[in-house]
Amino acid sequence: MYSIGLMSGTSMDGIDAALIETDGTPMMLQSIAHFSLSYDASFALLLKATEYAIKQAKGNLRNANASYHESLSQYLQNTLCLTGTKLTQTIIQLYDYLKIAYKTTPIQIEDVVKHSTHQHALAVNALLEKTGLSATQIRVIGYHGQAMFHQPHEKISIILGNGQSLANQLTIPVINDFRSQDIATGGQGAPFAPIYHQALAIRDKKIPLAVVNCGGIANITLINGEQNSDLIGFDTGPGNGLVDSLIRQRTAGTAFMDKDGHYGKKGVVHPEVLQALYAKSIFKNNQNYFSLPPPKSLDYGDLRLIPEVQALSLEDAARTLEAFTADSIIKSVLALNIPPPRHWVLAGGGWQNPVILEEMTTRLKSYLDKKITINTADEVGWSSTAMEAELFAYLAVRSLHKLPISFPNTTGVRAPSCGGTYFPPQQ
Ligand SMILES: Nc1ncnc2c1ncn2[C@@H]1O[C@H](COP(=O)(O)OP(=O)(O)OP(=O)(O)O)[C@@H](O)[C@H]1O
Ligand SMILES: CC(=O)N[C@H]1[C@@H]2OC[C@@H](O2)[C@@H](O)[C@@H]1O[C@H](C)C(=O)O
Repeated sequence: MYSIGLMSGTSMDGIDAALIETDGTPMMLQSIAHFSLSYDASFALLLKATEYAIKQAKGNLRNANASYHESLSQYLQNTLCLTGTKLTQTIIQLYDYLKIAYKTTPIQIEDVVKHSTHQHALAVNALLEKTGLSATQIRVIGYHGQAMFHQPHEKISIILGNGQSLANQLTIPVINDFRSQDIATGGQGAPFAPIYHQALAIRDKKIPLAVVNCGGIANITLINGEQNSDLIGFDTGPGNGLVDSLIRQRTAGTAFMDKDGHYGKKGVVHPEVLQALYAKSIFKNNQNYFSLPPPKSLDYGDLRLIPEVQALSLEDAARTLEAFTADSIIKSVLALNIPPPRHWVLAGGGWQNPVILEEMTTRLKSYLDKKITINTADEVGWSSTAMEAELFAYLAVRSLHKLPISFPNTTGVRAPSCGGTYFPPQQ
C-alpha cells in the first residue's frame, strides 16, 4: 500500500514528506518520492519560541499557553538579545505572520499548532502533485508532529500537531502520537528509527551495520541480525543542535545553521572545551548524559551551550561543537564495550555540514581500524533527507497491521510495543 510519512524534526527547519510503498515489512518496501518544505524564517522563530515557552512551563501546556506572549518576548530577548524597538517590531512581525491582531488578541500555542498542521497538509499536497497520485490512492499518513519537550522519565513528551485536522484537510487517514504508548509502558519514547533502518538493511543485505542519523539530535542504530532483538538504538548526543543554537544566537536569529560549514571550516578544535562539553553540556535527570547506558533519549532543550564555548570566536566555537557531535557519536559506541561495527551509514541533514562529516570520518578511522567503510545514505541508495519521513510512513503501516514499532533494546520499553492513534477523515 502507499503510505506518506511526515517529519518535522528537532532542528525546526521544515517538513520532510516521503511516499513509500510497503506492507510494513522488509519484504515489500520501496521508496518512491520525497518533498521538502522549508519554513519561513518567521515560522521557524515561532516554533523555537514555542519550544522555549513549553520548556519554561516544564511541559505544562496550560501554563505555557497562559504566559505564551511573555515567553515569546523573553525568548527573543534572552536567546537573540533583541531589545527596544527591534524587539517590538519582531513580535509584531510574528503576530502578523499568523494573522493575529497584535493589540487585541494574545497569541496562543493553538495558533502555532493550526499553522503547523496546515503546513504539513501543504507538504502532502506538493508531494501528491509531484507524483501525480490522488489522495484516494494513499492508504495512510504517518504524521510525527513537532517535538517540543521530551522528558520520558516524567512521562512527558509533547509533540504538537492535530491528526484529525490533517486527516480532514487531506481526506486521507492519519496516524500520529507514535511515542505515547511506548513511554506509558516504560520506554524512552525514542528513537523509533531502528526498526526502519533494520528493514532497509535486511532488504539490501547490509547486516551487520551502524546507521547514524544526525539532525538536531544524533541517534544510532546498531544492527547485528534480522531479529528485533538484534537491534540496539539510542540518542548519542547533539547532532547539529548546539551549532545551530550558536549560529542563531551570534547572528541574532538571521541564520540558523553553519551553512556548508562556513564558520567551522575556518576554526580549530579546542580540546579543553571539548572536554568541558562532555562534562557539562548535557544532563538528563541530574545525571551526565554521556555516563548513562542506553536505552536513552534526548530533548533538544537538554543541549546546553556552555560558557567555555561562548568564550571562543564564532569559527572556533563552531568547529569545536562540530567535532563534539562526531566525537560523542563514536565514543557512545565505544562505551558499549562490544565489537564496533565495520560498516557505517550516515543519514540526516547534519551530514550536509562538511565539517561534521570530515570530523566523523577522520575520528572514526583513528578510533577504529582503517578498514571500516563509511557512506552517506545517498551513496548506498537510501535517502539521507527523506529517511526520517520514510520511517513514519513505515511505522504508520506497521501500526495499521498492529506490528511492534519499538523494542526493549531501542527504547527500553518493557516488551515490543505498537503505537499510534488513527484518525479517519471526517466531513
Ligand atoms: N547545507 C548545510 N550546511 C550545514 N548544515 C546543514 C546543511 N543542511 C542541513 N544542515 C543541518 O541539518 C539540520 C537539519 O537536519 P534534519 O532535517 O535531518 O534534522 P531534524 O530532522 O530536524 O532533526 P532530528 O533528526 O533531531 O529530529 C539543520 O538544522 C542544519 O544544522
Ligand atoms: C522525541 C523526539 O522527537 N526525538 C527525535 C529526535 O530526533 C532525533 C532523535 O531525537 C530521535 O530520538 C527522535 O527522532 C527519530 C525520528 C526517531 O524516533 O528515531
